Amino acid sequence: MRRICRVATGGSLPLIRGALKESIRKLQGNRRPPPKTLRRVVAAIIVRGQAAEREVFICQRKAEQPMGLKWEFPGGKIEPGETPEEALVRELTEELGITATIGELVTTVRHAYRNGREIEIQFFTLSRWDGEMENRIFEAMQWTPLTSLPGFDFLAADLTLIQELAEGKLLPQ
Ligand SMILES: Nc1nc2c([nH]c(=O)n2[C@@H]2O[C@H](COP(=O)(O)OP(=O)(O)OP(=O)(O)O)[C@@H](O)[C@H]2O)c(=O)[nH]1
Repeated sequence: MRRICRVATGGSLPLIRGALKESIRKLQGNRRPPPKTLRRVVAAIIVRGQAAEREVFICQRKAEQPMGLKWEFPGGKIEPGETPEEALVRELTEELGITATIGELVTTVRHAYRNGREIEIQFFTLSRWDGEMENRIFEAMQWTPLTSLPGFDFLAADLTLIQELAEGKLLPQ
């Protein structure tokens, strides 16, 4: 009897405790979502007109896309090896059929969507574009006054930006 007690306390208990801790650590590790890489995105704030007449170009995602029918600024993911500017030129040709000259970086936004995906979006103005805008992928697209932006159902990552644009911030007057 004495021998069993000595074995249980002095010998096996620390081993059992260690094994238990290891199992708990593994379980906790399994519950943590796997790390996902940051997706880098570029989008264009295309503006026309002056002062109170100023309008911005916005696009609505197709119903069947993730986050369907939400509004966004044209753009997309930066492919490996591209600069943000190169990616935006490519995306604007693919989506709208225009040849863009990229202007200033307006702002960079980081956002974690509920599915655990984190994105970083760089928003640029255009200093010019050539060609007529044609709808190649969207449900709808239109020019709208900056002050009307909060009336559209925008992607969550864009909400602070559209509020600031509507208040006349961020873009040079
Ligand atoms: N172009 C654009 N993308 C935006 C804006 N705001 C925002 O959260 N995004 C997100 O940034 C990503 C843009 O990449 P994309 O246009 O190539 O992506 P996608 O719709 O094909 O998504 P997918 O590749 O997950 O199917 C999307 O996940 C989109 O939801 C925005 O204003 N413009």
